[in-house]
Amino acid sequence: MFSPVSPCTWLYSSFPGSLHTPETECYCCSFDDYKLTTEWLLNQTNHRPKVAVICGSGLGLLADGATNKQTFRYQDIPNFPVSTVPGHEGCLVFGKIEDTSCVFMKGHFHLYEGYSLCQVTFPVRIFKLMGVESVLVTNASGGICPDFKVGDIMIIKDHINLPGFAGQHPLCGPNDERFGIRFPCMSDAYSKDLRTLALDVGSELGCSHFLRSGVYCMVSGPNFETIAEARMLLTLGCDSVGMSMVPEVTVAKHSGLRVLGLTLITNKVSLDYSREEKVNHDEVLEICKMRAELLQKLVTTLIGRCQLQSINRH
Ligand SMILES: O=P(O)(O)O[C@H]1O[C@H](CO)[C@@H](O)[C@H]1O
Ligand code: HPA
Repeated sequence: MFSPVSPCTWLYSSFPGSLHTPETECYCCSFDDYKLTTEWLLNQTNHRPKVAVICGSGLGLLADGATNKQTFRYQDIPNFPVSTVPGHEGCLVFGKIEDTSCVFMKGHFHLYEGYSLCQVTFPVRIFKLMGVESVLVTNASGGICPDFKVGDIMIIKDHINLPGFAGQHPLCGPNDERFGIRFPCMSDAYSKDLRTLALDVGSELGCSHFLRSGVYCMVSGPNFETIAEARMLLTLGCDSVGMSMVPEVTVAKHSGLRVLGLTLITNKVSLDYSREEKVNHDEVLEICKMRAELLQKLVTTLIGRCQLQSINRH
């Protein structure tokens, strides 16, 4: 129960009280699993975070702007999944941005790693139980909107949960009312106040020319899109595409957390058979490295400003 877990061993291990059976391959964490991890963390740190920042591929640097840091490797945290993707360091960092206590996930989890959506979203419910009020989710994605350029930062106004259409949804299974209701509304998943604040802060920092707003689509990955798929996504109204974030946002919104989503456009998705360029993960990480410092400034200023404007408090 307390040992480090890999995707497969965790997926097929039976926790006491869990609903998983190898026969059904339906895995859910029990409330006790979440409680155990939360209590373990609360006993290890004096930080009581109000804001959680989930750092996507190559964006772990976002935690560097915090002070009084305390770091835990995922493998040392009971029940926590571990990161298996390059660019995802795999540690939880508690710290302060100005007067706001924060927790940063340096690396998050994906369906394509073999994790269940319950595992992918496990940290979000831990944050909720720790007292977090706002979640800032960051990641890397490919630009579908023809106007987007590599290096643009898109403030997410909405998403399309493509795996969810096929039943890969983090809220499938028995609903635990202690977290949220059975049929949550998702029409306002991304806080309007936080989106406006992000635009204001971005403009103050001189980023307006590469700050965008749009719809993010999640695919399961791990392959990048075919051209026919990319064309379909454009027709569906998607501005960017990636392999993460939507499960965490869905679970965060389900439990009443405020959400801001920022996605860095690391490549232009091919919509044309004559295009020679081929996307790869190294290129994605390279662009993240190039923009990390600026994103860090944006995130730290935003968090400081949230506190001033009391946007964290309900
Ligand atoms: O969404 P994040 O984890 O930031 O990373 C994106 O980049 C990776 C592909 O290069 C995939 O993991 C995709 O989802
Ligand atoms: O083009 C992409 N497609 C899917 N996920 C991604 N993550 C970064 N770029 C991409």
